Amino acid sequence: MDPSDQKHFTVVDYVIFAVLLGASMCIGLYYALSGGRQRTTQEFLMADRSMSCLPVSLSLIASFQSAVAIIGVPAEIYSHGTQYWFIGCAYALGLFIPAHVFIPVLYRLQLSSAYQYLELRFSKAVRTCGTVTFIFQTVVYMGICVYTPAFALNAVTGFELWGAVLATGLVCTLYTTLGGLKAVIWTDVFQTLVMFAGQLAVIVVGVYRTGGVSEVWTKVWEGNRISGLDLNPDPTERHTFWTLAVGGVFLMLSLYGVNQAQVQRYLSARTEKEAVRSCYMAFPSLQLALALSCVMGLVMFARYCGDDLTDKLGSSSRDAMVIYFVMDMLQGLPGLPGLFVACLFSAALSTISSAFNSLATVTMEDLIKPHFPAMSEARATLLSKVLAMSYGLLCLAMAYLTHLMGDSVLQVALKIFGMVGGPILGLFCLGMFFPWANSIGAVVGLGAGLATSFWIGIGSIATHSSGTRPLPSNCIPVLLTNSATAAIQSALRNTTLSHPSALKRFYSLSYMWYSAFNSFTVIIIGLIISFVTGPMKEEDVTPGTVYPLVGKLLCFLPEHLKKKLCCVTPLGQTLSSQQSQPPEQKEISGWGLQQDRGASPGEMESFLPDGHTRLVEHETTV
Ligand SMILES: CC(C)(CO)[C@@H](O)C(=O)NCCC(=O)O
Ligand code: NA
Repeated sequence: MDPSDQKHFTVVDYVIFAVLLGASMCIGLYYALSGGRQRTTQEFLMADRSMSCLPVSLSLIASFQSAVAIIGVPAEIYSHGTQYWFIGCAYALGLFIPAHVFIPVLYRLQLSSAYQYLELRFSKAVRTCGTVTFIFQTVVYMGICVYTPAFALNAVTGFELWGAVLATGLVCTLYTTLGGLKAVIWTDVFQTLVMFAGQLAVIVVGVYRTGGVSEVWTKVWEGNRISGLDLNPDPTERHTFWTLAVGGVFLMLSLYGVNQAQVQRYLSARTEKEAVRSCYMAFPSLQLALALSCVMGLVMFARYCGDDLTDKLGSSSRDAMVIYFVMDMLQGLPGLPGLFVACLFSAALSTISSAFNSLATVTMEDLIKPHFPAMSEARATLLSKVLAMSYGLLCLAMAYLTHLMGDSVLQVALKIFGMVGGPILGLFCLGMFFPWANSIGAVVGLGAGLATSFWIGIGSIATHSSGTRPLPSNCIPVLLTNSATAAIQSALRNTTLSHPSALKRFYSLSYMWYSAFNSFTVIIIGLIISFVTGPMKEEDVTPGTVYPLVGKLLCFLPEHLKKKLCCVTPLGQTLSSQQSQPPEQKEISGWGLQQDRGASPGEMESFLPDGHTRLVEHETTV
């Protein structure tokens, strides 16, 4: 990039950025020195299960709203129009189903980690497989999250790339390690507000400098950026109403239903009702976040359509152009560029801290504790902190790997969610909705799901065909021209030309379908293998681990017919007598179709088959 055109920061901007990092550190320190001083894993990893719904809901939206979305969504809207906005339709079911299916099951089991569910429902082996898959997904995603803001800023402003990566990584590691989940949730709240403020500032100034709302609208309309409902049923079309609003529901379920980062937040809520409420409250904030980033893309279009910025930005991608636009708009307004940088890093920090904490939790609860049941609380807490710290350092290494990749960051993130999160979603659904599924089925299903998902995913990268369409011709694109990747791609394309076109079509499946496709693969293979190897018997399934989906769907049938069709009593029914329950919980716990299996207080363990008893006792006394 031509240095004369480089945008610069003033002292005020650097100060604002420093204040963000400082404030996050202070929140970490506060929770390190107050309350229980992070001396138990219960506090460090579960926030003492004492949170109320407001912080939890803001923290829920922060987990997967990183700089990737802040930069990637405007870039997407700029180049492909507003079709992506329809993903907002998926938020409704994508939050309603977790609130009424996943939260009740997981909360009532009083878990510490989402993967503990897999052991209660299947076996230790399934739990370990689930945990390892999650760790892989999160570590890769984390690399993108740390790298994106640093890279984009560096491309436009010369902001020290590895300095920014190190600063984010280290600050985040520190406050996560010091303050535990309480610090993570409260910094999320603060950072989410900074994120909204930064985006709003860019939009307001951008609209003003482009000549007002009507001017922006005219340009956007003439530039053909306002997309109508695209009802094309072709699953290889990248973004249509179906891929976004239906495929998106599965993406949302894999993130908001079974992802450890979110499940941990639900579990940290004071009561089940607060957890459900926080899930509902995330809906308007998520819509706001989506709307802000989409509108930002439109304003950017109104500003630049027809301009070729390749000469200014060199070989850097459309993602960097978003930063260029922001700096262009905010230049000369002291403090505002700094506010946007704070917005970008807030989004990144809140995601990375969730990742660190959830990784420390699963490694501790799922991989270490089961092998060292006698470990003292002090030692376990120290080890959790060392884990949070080591994942912090690992994330810096992953950022370097991301540095070597090249694609739209939004697409990379969504692909990873679908490729690895999809099979995990399938595993949980297999356990929750199909009482016949056994643990061999679960392991083989997960393996098959991951294999197909990597087959499609890698195939689509190699043949460069995941529903990519040519760019609209009315706007000159800023192309990513990297001779090395181009050479590799053309070589791969030549080798794949000889393959049947059916395979090519298979590789072109839109990445928005990955979550749905991969979770169905796990369920179907899992069920087939379970029936072949001997389906699980009703009495062997741990109570409370199955959601009576069939019973719920057939609620119009008479009681005795449902009893015949349906199985297992949910644990909710047994637990509900132990705790004083708010009214709506009683209603949900009325799932159980075999009402006669309810237990009196303290009798819960007696329902659990051997081996599970110890585990539940252990967890409830932690
Ligand atoms: C994951 C959703 C769809 C919803 O939270 C959205 O925030 C998103 O597109 N995120 C992209 C990944 C990221 O921002 O890191
Ligand atoms: Na975030």
